[in-house]
Amino acid sequence: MRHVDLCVIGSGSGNSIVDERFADRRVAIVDAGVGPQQAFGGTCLNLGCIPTKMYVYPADLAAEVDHARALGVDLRLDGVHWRAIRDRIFGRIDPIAEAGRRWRASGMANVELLRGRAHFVGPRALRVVGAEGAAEDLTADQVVIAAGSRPRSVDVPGADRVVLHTSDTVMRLEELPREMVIVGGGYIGLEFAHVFASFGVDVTILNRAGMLLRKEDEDVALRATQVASQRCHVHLQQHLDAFEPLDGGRIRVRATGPSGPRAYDTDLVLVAIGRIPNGDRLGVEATGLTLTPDGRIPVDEHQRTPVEGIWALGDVSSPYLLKHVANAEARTVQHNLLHPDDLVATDHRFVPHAVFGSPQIAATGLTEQEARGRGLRYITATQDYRDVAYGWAMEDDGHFCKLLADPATGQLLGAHIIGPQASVLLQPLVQAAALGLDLRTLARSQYWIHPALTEVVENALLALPWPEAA
Ligand SMILES: Cc1cc2nc3c(=O)[nH]c(=O)nc-3n(C[C@H](O)[C@H](O)[C@H](O)COP(=O)(O)OP(=O)(O)OC[C@H]3O[C@@H](n4cnc5c(N)ncnc54)[C@H](O)[C@@H]3O)c2cc1C
Ligand SMILES: NC(=O)c1ccc[n+]([C@@H]2O[C@H](COP(=O)([O-])OP(=O)(O)OC[C@H]3O[C@@H](n4cnc5c(N)ncnc54)[C@H](O)[C@@H]3O)[C@@H](O)[C@H]2O)c1
Repeated sequence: MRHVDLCVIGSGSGNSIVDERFADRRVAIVDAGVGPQQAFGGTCLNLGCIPTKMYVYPADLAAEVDHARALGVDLRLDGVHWRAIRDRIFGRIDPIAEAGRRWRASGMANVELLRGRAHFVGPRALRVVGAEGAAEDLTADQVVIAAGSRPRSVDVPGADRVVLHTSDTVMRLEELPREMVIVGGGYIGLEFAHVFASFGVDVTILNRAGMLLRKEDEDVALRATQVASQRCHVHLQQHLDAFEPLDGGRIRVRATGPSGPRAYDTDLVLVAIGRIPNGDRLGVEATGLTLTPDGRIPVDEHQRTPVEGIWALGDVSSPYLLKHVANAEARTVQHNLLHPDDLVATDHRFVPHAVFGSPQIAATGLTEQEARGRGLRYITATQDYRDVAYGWAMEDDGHFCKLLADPATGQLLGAHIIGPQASVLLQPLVQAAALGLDLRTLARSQYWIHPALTEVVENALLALPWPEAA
C-alpha cells in the first residue's frame, strides 16, 4: 500500500499548504473536483467568490442606469450580453484552474495529485475512488482535511421531477431566463438576485425567515429587505410545499406564507438555502472522529482534530464559510506542520464578511441583538451616507454605517455598513479591532481624506457617545 508523509484532501485552500518547504516530504493531494466540470482548485475559484464577483461588477454597471438619471445623466442600457459576460468570466477562470491542476500534478517531484473522492478506512488510512470507480488505498502520517462544503438541497415533493439550479450551475446557463425564483435570502440569494435583476430578469425571492439576511444586525437586515423588495418580489416566512414541472421546462413552485398557499410559475429556480460541510461524506468514523452537531469536523485553535495527526480547515470545519477564513486556517496548518514544536492558533476574532449585492453589506463583530442578548454594556452610533459630502455627491439615501463600542475599553464591539463600497469602508474598523486600537484614537489620530466616502466611518466614530469620564 502507498504510504505518504502528508495527505491533503481538497484542492481549494488546502492546495496552498504544500510549497517548497515540504520538499523533503512525500505528499499526496487528493481532489474530487467541484461542480459539473469537476474542476480543480476548489469553490472560491470555480464556483464561488471569484466568478460571482465577476458577475456582480457588470451587474453594478447595469444597475447604475436608474441612479444616474436621478443625477441628470441619461444612461441607456442597450443590452446585457449574457453569453459574452459568462464567457469572459469562465474564459479567464477555467484556464487558471486547469493550469493549477497541471502544476499540481507535475510541478513538484515529491507531490502527487490523485484525482478522486477520498474516504477514511482507518485512522490515517484512506481509499480514493476515481471517477471510473477504480480505488486506491493509501496511508499517511499526517492528513489535512480541506474538503469544503456543498449546496444544501431542498427536500420537498417534486424536487426530483424538475431541474433545480444551485450556485454550482446557475453561472453557466446558456440563456438568461425571463423570470426566476430564488429560494433563500442569504448571501448567495442576495448576490444572485442583484446580478439577475440588474440583467433584466424578473426575480422572486422566497425566504423562510421573516427578514432577508436575518443574521445581520437587525437595522441592516431590515434595510436590506426593504431595498430588495423594491427590485424583486420578496416573499418572507415562506414554507416550500412542492415543485411541479410545467410545459417548456417551466416550473411551478408551491409555497405557503402568512397569506396562505400560493403558486409561482417560473422559468428557473435557484436554491440557495445554505451549505453543508462535506465531513459527512468522508467516513471519519473510521478515524474515531465525531462530527459536531452542525456537521463540522471538530478542530481546536491550532486546527488539530481530536485525532492525532489529522488536521482540518475551511468550510469542512469552520463556522465561517468564508475564503479569507479558510486561507487563514490553511496558513495555520501549514505553519504547524512545519513547526510542530511551535504551534500557532488561528485568530477568529473580528472575522469580517461582505455581501456583494445591491447595496453592499459588510460587517464584523457583534450585531446589536447579540450585544443585547449577551447583556453587554455598549454605546452605538449610526452615520448616514447622505449626511457626508460624498453622500451628497451621490445623492445617497438609506445607507449607513453603524458602530457598537465598549464604553469602558474604547474597543469596537461591532461594525455594520450597508451602502456603496461597504466592503472597502469596513477595513479600517477591522484593522482597529484586530490591533486593539481605541476607537477615539482611530478617529482622531489620523487624517481622513476630505471629502472621501470614508467620512461615513470617521463621522460614525466621532458620533459615538462616550461616557464623560472615559
Ligand atoms: C456562490 C458562492 C460565493 C461565495 N463568495 C464568497 C465571497 O465573496 N467571499 C468569501 O470570503 N467567501 C465566499 N464564498 C465562500 C468560499 O467560496 C468558501 O468559504 C471557500 O471556498 C471554502 O474553501 P475550502 O478550501 O474550505 O473548500 P473548497 O474550496 O470547496 O475546497 C474543497 C475541495 O475538497 C474537494 N473534496 C471534497 N470532498 C472530497 C473528497 N471526499 N475527496 C477528495 N476531494 C474532496 C473538492 O473537490 C474541493 O476541491 C462563496 C461561496 C459560494 C458558494
Ligand atoms: N460574499 C460572501 O462572502 C459569500 C457569498 C456567497 C456565499 N457565501 C458563503 O456561503 C454560505 C452559504 O450561502 P447561502 O446564501 O446559501 O446561505 P445563508 O445561510 O447565507 O442563507 C440561507 C438563507 O436561506 C433561507 N432558507 C433556509 N432554508 C430555507 C427554505 N427551506 N426555504 C426558504 N428559505 C430558506 C434562510 O432563511 C437564509 O436566508 C454563506 O453562509 C456564506 O458563508 C459567502
